Amino acid sequence: MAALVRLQNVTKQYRTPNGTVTAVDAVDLDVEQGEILGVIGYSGAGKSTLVRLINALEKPTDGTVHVGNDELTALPERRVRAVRREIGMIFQQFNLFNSRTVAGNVAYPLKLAGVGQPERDQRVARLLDFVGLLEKAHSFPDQLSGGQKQRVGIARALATDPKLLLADEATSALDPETTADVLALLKRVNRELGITIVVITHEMDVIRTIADRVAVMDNGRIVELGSVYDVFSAPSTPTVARFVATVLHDRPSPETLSRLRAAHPGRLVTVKVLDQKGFTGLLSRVFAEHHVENQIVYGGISELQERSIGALTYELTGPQASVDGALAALTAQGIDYAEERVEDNA
Ligand SMILES: Nc1ncnc2c1ncn2[C@@H]1O[C@H](COP(=O)(O)OP(=O)(O)OP(=O)(O)O)[C@@H](O)[C@H]1O
Repeated sequence: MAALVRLQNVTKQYRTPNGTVTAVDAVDLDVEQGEILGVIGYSGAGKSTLVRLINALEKPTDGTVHVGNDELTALPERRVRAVRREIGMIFQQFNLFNSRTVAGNVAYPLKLAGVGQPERDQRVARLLDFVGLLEKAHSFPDQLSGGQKQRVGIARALATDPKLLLADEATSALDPETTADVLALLKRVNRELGITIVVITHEMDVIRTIADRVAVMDNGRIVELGSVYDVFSAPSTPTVARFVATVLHDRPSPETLSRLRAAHPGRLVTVKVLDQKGFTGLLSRVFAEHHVENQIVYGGISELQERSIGALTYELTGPQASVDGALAALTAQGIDYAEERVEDNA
């Protein structure tokens, strides 16, 4: 796959009265043509700055940003505006004109681009139909729900046929159900219209629902980049592990473990779920062969990119040697587990 956006060694610093802030720090990143790339990080990690570097609202202090074949810092302002027209943006607060109708909002970028009335009307109708809001064409933003406003935002962002859509916390102001609808729409934008999307978020659930790949930002740097499944299943930094724990079952927290410990006298072992058929059946057989009683006391299995992922905490009861034998058998089968001891976690 070819890269649509390429950041090479990009640094962005701001001078403030309190000194220099490095918002983006030596970032290398390719956004591949046709993908949905999620960028996740805590507040202040540098995500919004990254977006503003991609759409040339900011110039890097160091490094280069390519969109297609164009290197943004080398282009005259007139050409930068042309590149910007190929990039759609949607925002957390929707940024609609309240004085214009829904149709008027979607038509606005077409007007700016000099598209004449009959074609404009046709395109607006087609876009509103795509986002499911044709019957609201003559309503005003105030008369719409948050989810509907974001649909208008999406229709407007698509008006000039962009190659790339940047979504900056686009669902952060929406409730979970509406978030799911908007994310489903963004997925259609990607799959049906072939538009590359960069989704900026602080919510792992958004990444899990929509992204093909994820970049994790921390302190201006990209600390992890890979397929959503790979990053979720084997987080290699504490920041990533904390994000993953918000949406997937992982080892029990110290508080949960204390509660489990109080209720379950047997040995507590958390097994990492592998994406293979009959995985839990395999575990049951291993335990049975070693005459170890087992029950799941915590955890769960989720689906991610059509593969299983998660963790199951078992209470194992039986003679020490039998439990040790069963655990050795798990290791021999390549199954990853961790024994939960309250003192480990304290
Ligand atoms: N124009 C600016 N002037 C000075 N500092 C800035 C400016 N823009 C961003 N920063 C600083 O750069 C760092 C990264 O900010 P940025 O907004 O990119 O992070 P973010 O991950 O998008 O966070 P949030 O989700 O809170 O917006 C922060 O420390 C921020 O204070």
